Amino acid sequence: MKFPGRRQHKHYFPVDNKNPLTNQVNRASQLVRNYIVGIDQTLVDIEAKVDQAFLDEFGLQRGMSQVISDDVTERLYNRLKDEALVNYEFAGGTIANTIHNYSVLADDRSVLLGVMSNNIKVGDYAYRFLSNTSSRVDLNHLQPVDGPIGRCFTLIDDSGERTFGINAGLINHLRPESINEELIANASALVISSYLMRTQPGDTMTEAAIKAVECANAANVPVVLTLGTKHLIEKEPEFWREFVQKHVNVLTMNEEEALAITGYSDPLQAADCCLDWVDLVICTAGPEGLYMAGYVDDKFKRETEYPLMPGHVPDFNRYEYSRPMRLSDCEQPIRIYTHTAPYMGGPDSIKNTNGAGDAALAAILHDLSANVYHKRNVENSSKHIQSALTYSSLSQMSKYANRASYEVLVQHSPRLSRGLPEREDSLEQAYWAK
Ligand SMILES: Nc1ncnc2c1ncn2[C@@H]1O[C@H](COP(=O)(O)OP(=O)(O)OP(=O)(O)O)[C@@H](O)[C@H]1O
Ligand SMILES: O=c1[nH]cnc2c1ncn2[C@@H]1O[C@H](CO)[C@@H](O)[C@H]1O
Repeated sequence: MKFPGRRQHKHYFPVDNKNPLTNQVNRASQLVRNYIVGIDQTLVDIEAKVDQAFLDEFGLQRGMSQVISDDVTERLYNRLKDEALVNYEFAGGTIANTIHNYSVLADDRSVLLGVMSNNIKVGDYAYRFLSNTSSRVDLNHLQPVDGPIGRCFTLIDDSGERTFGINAGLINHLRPESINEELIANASALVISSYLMRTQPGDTMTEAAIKAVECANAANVPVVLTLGTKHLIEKEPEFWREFVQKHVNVLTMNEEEALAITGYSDPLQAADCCLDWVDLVICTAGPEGLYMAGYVDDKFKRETEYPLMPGHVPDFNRYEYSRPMRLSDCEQPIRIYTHTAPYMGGPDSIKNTNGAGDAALAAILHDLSANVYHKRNVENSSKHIQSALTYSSLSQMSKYANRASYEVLVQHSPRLSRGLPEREDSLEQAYWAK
């Protein structure tokens, strides 16, 4: 687990000056390792720039992630190839991207559950998926299938809006028997998306995902759900509200998905509403940055040093320096919120917004997992007198998340190829701990 300990306390990464973990890290042999588990539909993204006429021709609804038939796929793919419209073909999947990014940021293990073709040829989609995934992502638990993985046509128009066309292959054939209960019960978190519930009759993915979720719930392992796309939620908002309330601890979404599940367009109000159901909420809002909301026990609350901010909850960021807790661990729960504008105001030129939200979640997962790691290895640290969900405060984490999103915005792919710099060139020398 990577702890860039040179960063000063006010920076976005976990640092505890009183109990520096680095002293312990040197005794490598005694360290207890931890990992997170993600379940996804194994997809390769095929990205191309297209216009509205192109979407109309193939009956695709702009902005949606939709499943397409083999016939449409064939025609679509041939058109893209004939006109040389494909920018890149790269491993995708919202959760696979997230746990890949987690492993890159944390420099540590994650486990991906899903399917993988039994028969792989150099250069085919399965090969591409595997070779574009960090070696820190443990792929040993993938379930073999007799056929292809999926393709996700990622069609981007002039306004930057993305339309996904999914050719499913066998992505939804993950069986409940392939979910190893012990693996889930010992994880630091289980990460899933709402896409796992979009299946056809005969598919077993939903059943497998539910089994994993129930197993995580029983073992008190935090379940992290990302809402994926607003259209899925809009179809059955009541189902999703119930599901979230019953099974989920950490909910991640963008402002459109937040509107779909809560009915509120204000991201802060929506995040506040979701706290009725879950312990921790992350709501990204594109150029507006990111909102987070959570709970802390009154005796552990910490006041911010930043100016207080107005909003749906007046002075909402007052306790943003607090480390969030599960509601059930609070004797006197209070709600805490934070907002962070995009890192450096956002990049001068955005190369790609695809996966910016996934990267934000990867950073939060890193912090959550770092907390488990620290707790297991430095159990009697004063840090763990408070039974917190994460290593850092809400405020620090949201800065870290925005920093990770920025990195995706300035590159062409949703997957990070390297960790964040140890020192930011853009920040003045005084910012760094000596
Ligand atoms: N136009 C932008 N300008 C500046 N920052 C941006 C912009 N778009 C996104 N970001 C940054 O990226 C983060 C996540 O963005 P966004 O809300 O677009 O995620 P998302 O829609 O969930 O993405 P995805 O589903 O592709 O992962 C924001 O919190 C912000 O920090
Ligand atoms: O149905 C789906 N299941 C899983 N992942 C999906 C689906 N549709 C789109 N993405 C994935 O979302 C990522 C960006 O956040 C893309 O990389 C794409 O592969």
